[in-house]
Amino acid sequence: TIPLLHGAHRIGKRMDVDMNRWRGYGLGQFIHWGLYSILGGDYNGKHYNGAAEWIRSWNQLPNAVYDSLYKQFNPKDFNADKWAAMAKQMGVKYVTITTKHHDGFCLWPSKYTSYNISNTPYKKDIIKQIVDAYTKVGIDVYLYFSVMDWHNPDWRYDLKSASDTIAFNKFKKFTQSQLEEQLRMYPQIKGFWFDGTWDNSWKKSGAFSDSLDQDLKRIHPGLIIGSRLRADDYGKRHFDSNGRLMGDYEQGWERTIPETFADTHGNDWECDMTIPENGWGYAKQWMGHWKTSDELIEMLAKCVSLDGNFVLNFGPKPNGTFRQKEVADAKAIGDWMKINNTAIYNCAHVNWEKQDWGYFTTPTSQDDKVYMIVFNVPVSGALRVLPTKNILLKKAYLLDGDKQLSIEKLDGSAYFVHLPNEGQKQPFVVVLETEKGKNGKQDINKHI
Ligand SMILES: COc1ccc([C@H]2[C@H](O)[C@H](O)[C@H](C)N2C)cc1
Repeated sequence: TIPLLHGAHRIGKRMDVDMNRWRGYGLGQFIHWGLYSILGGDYNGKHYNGAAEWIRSWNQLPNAVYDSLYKQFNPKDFNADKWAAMAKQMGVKYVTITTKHHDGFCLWPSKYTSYNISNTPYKKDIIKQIVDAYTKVGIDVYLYFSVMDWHNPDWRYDLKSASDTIAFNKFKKFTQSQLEEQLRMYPQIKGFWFDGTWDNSWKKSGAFSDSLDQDLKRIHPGLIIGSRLRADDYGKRHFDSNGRLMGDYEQGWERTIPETFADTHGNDWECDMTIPENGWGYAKQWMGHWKTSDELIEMLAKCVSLDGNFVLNFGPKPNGTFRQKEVADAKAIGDWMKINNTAIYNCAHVNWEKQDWGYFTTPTSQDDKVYMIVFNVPVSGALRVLPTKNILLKKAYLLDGDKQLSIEKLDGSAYFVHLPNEGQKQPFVVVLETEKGKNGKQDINKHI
């Protein structure tokens, strides 16, 4: 291995109580809200085809016009308790909220820049209201923070001169000051979600990113920070020059989900997903396909079956309300979770052969139970199950209503679980009770 001062400092998963809680979340909510929400992807009667929260980078929109939007930010209908109630009904266990996106506008009253919420007509601290409201209903809060800050004159994409280095040193101090300020102002938060760390300036700042990570965790023990904060001694990100994950979980599964367990490298990871095909901030017109709630529930099940968390993004309107489709999806997912969350919360990957009908999960607390989350009922009504060796199926029943299902043992160690032909219309869960085979080794490996 290559000797590194600023590579991964831990091999394998974090196993403390905070990370174990993170591992069991299953479902989360992302919220992208800011000045970009005012424009909603349109300007001067033209539609910006990129992600709506990137509209400042559009050459049709002068920076000065974007940077004066704060003068009209006044979300009259914003109610953090209503947001938290919607999230609670949806069944999310954690929320990640944008405190500062790439545009540099701060949704909290930072004392390190005047480009913040206190200088808008709205004035009040949005982050505090969200942290308090979600914490009150038992949803853990994480803060999204973009290192790249288009508004700060000391930001640099690369360090090509002494003056670049002087400016960027000031910028690094500003960044650390803002993050420590957030920890002081919002001590209830459980972690940071970093973004905007792909440029050379940051790749050349591996030592700083390492000390920043350590400083923040010293101030706030247990803090959870994903793999997008750090760069190593050679500018490598997410995985250091020895291929080891830097951070408490693998960030980067954005609008995509690993296909197999091997793709997860056995790490903790999170998928962040948009309901439209792309775009995180509010867009007046969503382009392309809008995922249905069944598609979203299947993505959730797939993530949990591969030891990841599924985080669904919402882009509130400038007035602080959500679009109808987002409210409807939150409700549909919540209704499904009310019946089936046993197969999602605190569940993990099962190393049985993947089947076409759906996904296996297993409760990290129980060795003799496996859940089948079924999306594709075969015309035969027979669901194939191939446990790993030495594991026998004892019982099978529907999670919702306990109806017993007949199990047919095939030769070898495969089974058929026979469904009643009730033509289920919603994804549903079958509970399997297992027992050890003759030589008693239980090898559902729990990736906890
Ligand atoms: C360069 O391509 C990018 C860079 C950053 C993003 C940002 C989005 O604005 C959103 O905040 C997402 C979580 N993040 C990766 C998206 C695409």
